[in-house]
Amino acid sequence: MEIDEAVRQSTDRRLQTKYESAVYVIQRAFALYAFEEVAFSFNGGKDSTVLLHLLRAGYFLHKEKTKTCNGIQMNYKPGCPIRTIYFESPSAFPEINSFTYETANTYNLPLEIIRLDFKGGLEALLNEKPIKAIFLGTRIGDPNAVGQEQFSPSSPGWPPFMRVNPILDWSYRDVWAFLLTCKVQYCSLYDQGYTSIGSIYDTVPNALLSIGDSSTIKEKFRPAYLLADGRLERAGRAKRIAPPTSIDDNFVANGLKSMESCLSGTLTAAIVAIGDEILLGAAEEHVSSALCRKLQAIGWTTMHVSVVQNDIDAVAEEVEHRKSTNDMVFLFGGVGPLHSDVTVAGVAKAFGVRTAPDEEFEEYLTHLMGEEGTGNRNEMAQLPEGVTELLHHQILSVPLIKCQNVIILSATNLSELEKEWNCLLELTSSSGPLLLMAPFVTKHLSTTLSDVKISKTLSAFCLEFPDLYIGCYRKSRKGPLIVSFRGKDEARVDFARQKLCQMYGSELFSEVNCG
Ligand SMILES: Cc1cc2nc3c(=O)[nH]c(=O)nc-3n(C[C@H](O)[C@H](O)[C@H](O)COP(=O)(O)O)c2cc1C
Ligand SMILES: Nc1ncnc2c1ncn2[C@@H]1O[C@H](COP(=O)(O)OP(=O)(O)OP(=O)(O)O)[C@@H](O)[C@H]1O
Ligand SMILES: [Mg+2]
Repeated sequence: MEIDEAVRQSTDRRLQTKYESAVYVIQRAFALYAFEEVAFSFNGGKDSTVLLHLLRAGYFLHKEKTKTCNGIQMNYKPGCPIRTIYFESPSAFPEINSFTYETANTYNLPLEIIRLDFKGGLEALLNEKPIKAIFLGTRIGDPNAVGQEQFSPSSPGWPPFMRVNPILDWSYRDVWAFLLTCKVQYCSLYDQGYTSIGSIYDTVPNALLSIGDSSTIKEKFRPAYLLADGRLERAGRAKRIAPPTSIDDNFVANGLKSMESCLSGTLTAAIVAIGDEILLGAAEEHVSSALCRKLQAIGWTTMHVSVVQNDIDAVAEEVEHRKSTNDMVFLFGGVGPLHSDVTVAGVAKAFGVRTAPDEEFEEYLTHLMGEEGTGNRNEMAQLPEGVTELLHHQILSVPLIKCQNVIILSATNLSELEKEWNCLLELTSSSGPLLLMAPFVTKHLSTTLSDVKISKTLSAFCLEFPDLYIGCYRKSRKGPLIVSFRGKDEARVDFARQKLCQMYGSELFSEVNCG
């Protein structure tokens, strides 16, 4: 079988792995459902073209296996005469229509053309014929792929069938590696710069493939397989769902909490350390207090610091709660390839999404560790699907992971924290992840006055200075007592501090530096 041979003879290990798992899914489907009960949803697009050839290979391998299992020579015609459905719309590109018809003809696919919308068309089809499973060329990154698995029942409200998605975990690059390795025909639009094809009204060539200047009468484009960054595959689709890019978008995406906080001038953070060793008392944790000081310096208020176990559910529960009550959550610990490194999986669970391979992140890891360390299936490159943004900085060997308002730091000590924090700040200056606020001014007074003597006055101060935080702590039971005044307006901080000194006598107070 020429497809199987082409992939096996190539030197692309990654493609071979993707191919093997896709044809495995296809063979499982052929084993689970009768051939008359399955259909192939084909629209002439690149993903469904990949799927067509995988189905041909998978069907061939399935037949070979059945032949070997039964020990009898089965006489079947080569090819895969699977029921093929095409939802043809008046707004389809003529090139897509002709490629679909010609391909169906070349591979003897019994093509059924449906001129209804997807849902209505499927209802009519299932009423008439017993279809139990439909193969689709859906891939992670498609707007409709979130939450889907290789086998996913149709959504509530849709007629009942199983959606079979053999290439769900394929990247844009995998698709082109397959089509070019197998030297199969694909729709001519892809050679004219189209990278994802919808209707004639919402699809144009991808501007990232434009050659020369767009003012010329006929702008030229390079072929789709030359698009370097697969994440921009849908850049030629007018109705694309753009991920949040600017600070404003980020804050809208994070919910109203951030807007309210922005308006009232404070932004809040939670810090979550993940580590059994900290809870066992075996490792000391200094990162969170250093991070509190750093947040304070950019005008943020840390509302919560916690330590949780290396347990997916514990991380998920904590992150879910903290991300909904704070503007930003910082996590550290539990990041890496060890069995105890469950932080990323916990974050995915907190967002209710699964983890999916992130090709770009994988490239960084491979660059850092080499193929040896990462192999062709890298668990560390599995990131929360649909919510992840990578924060790059040239001095970091691997980008930081940001999932909406959750930032996963990889720092394990103070110098690593320093480096990552400085990168975050630099990225922030170019519309990055953190909003810099006016810093807090904090002044600390040490006094030998007893807590009993000063307590009523301080309570009254809290009422008189609602714009300031007034706190107290003792270094020992017998004193001295440290009183802190914290606010964004230095004059107000000074005024409150002086007023306290005047009330009891300046000689009883001395200014101290803390932290
Ligand atoms: C055979 C088939 C089955 C589908 N099943 C579902 C479904 O169960 N749930 C759903 O929300 N959309 C379903 N859709 C619609 C797709 O999610 C999606 O809207 C469609 O593939 C168009 O993608 P595009 O907007 O990228 O062109 C189905 C589409 C097809 C062709
Ligand atoms: N009009 C249609 N008729 C039949 N199947 C369709 C149709 N539109 C989408 N599909 C199914 O949904 C899958 C995903 O569609 P999508 O548009 O993302 O991929 P594609 O068309 O194969 O490639 P491209 O992303 O380049 O447009 C297709 O591979 C196909 O299985
Ligand atoms: Mg398409």
